[in-house]
Amino acid sequence: MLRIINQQADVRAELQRICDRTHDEQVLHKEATVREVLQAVQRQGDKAVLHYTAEFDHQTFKADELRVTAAEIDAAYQQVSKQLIDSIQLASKQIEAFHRQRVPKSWVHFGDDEVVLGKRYTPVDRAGLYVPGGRACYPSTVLMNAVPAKVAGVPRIVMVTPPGTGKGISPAVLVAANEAGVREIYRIGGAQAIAALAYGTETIPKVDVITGPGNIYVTIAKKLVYGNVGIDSLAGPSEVLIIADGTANPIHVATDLLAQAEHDPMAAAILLTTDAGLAKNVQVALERQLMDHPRQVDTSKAIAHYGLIVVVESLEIAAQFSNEFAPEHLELEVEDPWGLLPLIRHAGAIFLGHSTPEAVGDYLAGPNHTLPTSGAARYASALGVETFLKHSSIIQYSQTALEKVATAIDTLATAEGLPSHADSVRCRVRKDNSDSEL
Ligand SMILES: NC(=O)c1ccc[n+]([C@@H]2O[C@H](COP(=O)([O-])OP(=O)(O)OC[C@H]3O[C@@H](n4cnc5c(N)ncnc54)[C@H](O)[C@@H]3O)[C@@H](O)[C@H]2O)c1
Ligand SMILES: N[C@H](CO)Cc1c[nH]c[nH+]1
Ligand SMILES: [Zn+2]
Repeated sequence: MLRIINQQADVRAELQRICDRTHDEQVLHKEATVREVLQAVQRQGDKAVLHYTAEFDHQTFKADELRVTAAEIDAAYQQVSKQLIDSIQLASKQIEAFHRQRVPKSWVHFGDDEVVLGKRYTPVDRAGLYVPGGRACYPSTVLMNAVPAKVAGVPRIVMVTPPGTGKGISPAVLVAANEAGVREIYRIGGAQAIAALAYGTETIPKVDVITGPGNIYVTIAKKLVYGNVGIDSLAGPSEVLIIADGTANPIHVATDLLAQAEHDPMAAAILLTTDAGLAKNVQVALERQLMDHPRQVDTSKAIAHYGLIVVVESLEIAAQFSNEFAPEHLELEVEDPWGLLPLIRHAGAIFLGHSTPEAVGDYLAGPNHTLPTSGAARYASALGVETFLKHSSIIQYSQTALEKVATAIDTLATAEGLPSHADSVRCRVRKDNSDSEL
């Protein structure tokens, strides 16, 4: 049952509990499992990867079977419909168009006294893309990872995805990978896949950055390997927060809540509304939809544990609660979404108006659907081209420019107790160029 509470209840504590669901005490035993997996893969390489694949994915392989073959990728095209290939191509085109607009450009500035300053962007050498595949299969996530990596110019892109239960990796995932130009694919998932990419094994190459969403095990693993490798963000179990007024359609709102809840039993689905009637109607519509789909056990679990409707006094208060939660997805199902937008400060992606279900962003609007969860939108953003780039600062000083700042550097270095720093400038500006008096 999706609970309804009102603003007088302890809304903050309830929202905090839902927000913290992936880093509260209940997940500590999962973290212990992940630590064990990481350590084993670091020490034993392929052997540990194969062991945990058998344990958690119930699939037995030899190391030389981990890589998906070119023949499998080609065969995948025979197993999907033309309509699916067309849809993958449409999504790919729109995602690429969006991401090309955001490519940061290297720049240099020529200042006075021949001072040159700038930034030079270069891609990482190797990127590891995680494509989830435990409960659903995610061809859309292949594109959301691979397209920006390609646009960034990453020379080697490696993809990992769970082996699937029995039937193998979904052909849709393989087709999407091939359409995005990724052909180095390994059938491994979970924490063992993240460990393999972070440390390298005999078969799986160590990468420089790992991107992509995943369940709690994947997300904890990414958090723990950060430092050995870069990561995009903590893009864990999905969440949606909807702010709605009386103009929203309760059936649409209920469906959008369920659309996030169906990703994972740890997914979160929250409605903040100024209309008590809408709250009740959404509750009824959602329960009805759940009854019509009784196989959605995980969805019901997510709704029961991390679903909530709050009736608030104003849209301003709704925006305040939403900012504190910092949702992955925020829908503004209100009469004037552009009027509400200025009050919103933290959200991975914002969907405006009654005709913009979050699924548009999941699949093909263009912006990335790999987004920070569990409050990480307070400081992190969507996966993008820049995730695969880093920049080096460029600095060149002329002799004249150096002489003008020598005293200031000398003073700062002396204040820091770092005499060689001061000397490194002094020896360059000394008229006779000697170092005898340093
Ligand atoms: N935030 C985002 O941008 C975003 C985008 C898409 C999907 N998602 C999320 O991605 C996740 C996909 O999850 P999924 O489970 O379907 O696929 P997944 O690939 O993330 O996880 C499956 C893997 O988890 C491991 N695993 C399962 N049970 C385990 C256990 N008991 N102990 C250790 N390891 C275990 C297995 O190795 C398996 O391969 C969902 O949480 C969904 O909400 C998030
Ligand atoms: N809603 C997910 C992000 O939390 C992305 C997705 C992929 N496919 C369907 N949905
Ligand atoms: Zn989704």
